[in-house]
Amino acid sequence: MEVVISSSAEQVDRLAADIVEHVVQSGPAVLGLATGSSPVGTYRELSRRHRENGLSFAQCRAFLLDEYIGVPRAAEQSYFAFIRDNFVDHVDLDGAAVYSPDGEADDIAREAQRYDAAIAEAGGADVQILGIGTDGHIGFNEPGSSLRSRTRVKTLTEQTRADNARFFDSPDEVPHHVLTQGLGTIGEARHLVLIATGESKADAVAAAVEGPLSAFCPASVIQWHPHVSVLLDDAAASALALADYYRYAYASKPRWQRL
Ligand SMILES: N[C@@H]1[C@@H](O)[C@H](O)[C@@H](COP(=O)(O)O)O[C@@H]1O
Repeated sequence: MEVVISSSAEQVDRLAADIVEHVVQSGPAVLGLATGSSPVGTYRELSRRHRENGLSFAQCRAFLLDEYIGVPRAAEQSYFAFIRDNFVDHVDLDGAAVYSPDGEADDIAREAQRYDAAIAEAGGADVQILGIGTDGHIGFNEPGSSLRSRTRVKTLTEQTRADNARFFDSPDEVPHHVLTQGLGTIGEARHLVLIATGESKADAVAAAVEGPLSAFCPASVIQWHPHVSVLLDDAAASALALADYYRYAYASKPRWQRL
């Protein structure tokens, strides 16, 4: 695992965009996309590179991490709409090649299995962007999630519902249930890129990076993965015991090893 601490959120966005650009330029790529505010700057930077430098996503396919159950795709609160509005509409990624779990499927359990299988059939994600919840969730894998779980229904904690209430007209409208890729599913992506900025994420980041590997902090599952980049600003890194070491290790990293 590589922990990179930047002095600004914009630098975090550029580093994440560098990783995605590298993957996209290496051939037809399968991108794992996260929603939430953490990766929005990365999507903005990738859109800029598309516009100004011709970075093309035309050969890519993309899979979302999760979706609310019962929120229609047409609604602006759906993650389907979020990724369209914040990324897909700004680049040349084919909308038909962007997949998300259908939170309105008649048979939700079957939809979960279908979605998991579709990711595997596509060969798995080459790079998976991740945010982190204040309770340590990734995707919507709340505390207690099996470290080998597959795509399935989860019940949101009250903390997560409160954190996400800003996207809804009233806190009561935040769904209680979601479909999310499991921790096992996410772990099959070839490169995990976890993005966190701001002090509100500091404790969750410290638990994920330096705490025990535990279902209590689902994001700690990244410790089990062979290729992880954790991209933080100073505030999100402020509770890390080894912050000085991570800074030194990155600053002294040979140029040829940069990605
Ligand atoms: N399901 C999403 C996660 O994928 C995201 O990482 C998290 C943090 O969101 P934010 O980046 O807005 O803090 O929120 C939601 O719960």
